[in-house]
Amino acid sequence: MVLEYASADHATPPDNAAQRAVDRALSDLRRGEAVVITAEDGGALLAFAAEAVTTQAMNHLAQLTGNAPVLVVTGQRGRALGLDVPVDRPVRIAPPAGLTPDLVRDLSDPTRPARAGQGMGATSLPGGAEGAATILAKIARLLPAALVAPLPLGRAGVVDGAGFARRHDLLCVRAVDIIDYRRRSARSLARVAEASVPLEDAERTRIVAFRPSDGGPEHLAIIIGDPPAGQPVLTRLHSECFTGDLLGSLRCDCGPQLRGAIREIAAAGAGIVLYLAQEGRGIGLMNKLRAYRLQDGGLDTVDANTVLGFDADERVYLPAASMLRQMGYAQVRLLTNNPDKMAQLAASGVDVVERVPHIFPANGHNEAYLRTKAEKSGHLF
Ligand SMILES: Nc1nc2c(ncn2[C@@H]2O[C@H](COP(=O)(O)OP(=O)(O)OP(=O)(O)O)[C@@H](O)[C@H]2O)c(=O)[nH]1
Ligand SMILES: [Zn+2]
Repeated sequence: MVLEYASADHATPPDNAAQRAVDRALSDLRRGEAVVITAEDGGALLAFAAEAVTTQAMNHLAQLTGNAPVLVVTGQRGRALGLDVPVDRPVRIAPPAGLTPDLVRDLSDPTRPARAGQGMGATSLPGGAEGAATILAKIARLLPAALVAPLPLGRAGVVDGAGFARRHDLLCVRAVDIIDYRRRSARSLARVAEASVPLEDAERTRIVAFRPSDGGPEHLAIIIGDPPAGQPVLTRLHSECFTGDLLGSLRCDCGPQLRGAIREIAAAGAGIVLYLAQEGRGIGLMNKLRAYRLQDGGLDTVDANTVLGFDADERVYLPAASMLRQMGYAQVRLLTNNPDKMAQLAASGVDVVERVPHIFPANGHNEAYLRTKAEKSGHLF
């Protein structure tokens, strides 16, 4: 019997090919390599993570494209640089005197010496490949800023991003696929492993792991007892907090919230903790540490995110909704103080029938954090 294997080009549906391209581009960007980004408007550029900038990298971008690289940051970062720009659009920064690695670092990383954006040739952009470059940096859990250089016109007088990438052994990814990556990734989650793991506070516990088809970070469902499908399940959506969950950080309330949820669900008899790989409200641990540095300098937890160039909250709740649906749960009683979390979960198709307050006392270190969440993020304490 001859086994017919579909060729690699046909084995993966278009979604996966796009996801694979973005996932490979993420690791190239994190590795300090350039990536070609093409946009629907015909634009195409070479992008490089601003936080990895070196003189060699800047020269390489210029030599390959014949254009001087410029810096692209998010609108949030542009505002933090004192520019009067919309927060939801990328900003191109092209100082008349040109960019240096130090200037790129100072403009994109607020934990470095402050620079003003005035006089830096800043322009707000509609989005396109430049906006996608900052989103790619965000998904890569880097500072949301990129050095970019437009590609030269090809022989036919048009920009050929894919051809340019092939000639220079670079990855080429479409802006639209970058923008769609997180939604598609959530849609592709599948169970990959499961084990019973008796916990100190909940002996009858199983852990089910879900992985997206693009190989991105896994998310966990910690199932306590045997919650019956078809009725509201007591649920905690817990975003990963390495410092709080593992080290007992006093800067936040995550550690007590995680252990408290396990205890409360065990006392109720059954329920689920969804442990989501969304460290730092989705900005990643390195950037959360940078945010802590800014908070030590007087910013609150919301402003620290936006001064870094992120939104106050970068989390997406589609993975949580997908996991609940796959496990047969359509309705939840949600342990949370965060109305946005409830709204986003509901918007992702889960019926949040009740909010169960999940409040833990301040500890002498996290008062400002809890106060800001109440005053700026609508948390209900
Ligand atoms: N960017 C940033 N993230 C933080 C900070 N302190 C804690 N976090 C992150 O905030 C998230 C808290 O997640 P949760 O406790 O699930 O959610 P919540 O928004 O606090 O809402 P609740 O459901 O009421 O707890 C985790 O990802 C933490 O890593 C901070 O100062 N800055
Ligand atoms: Zn925390």
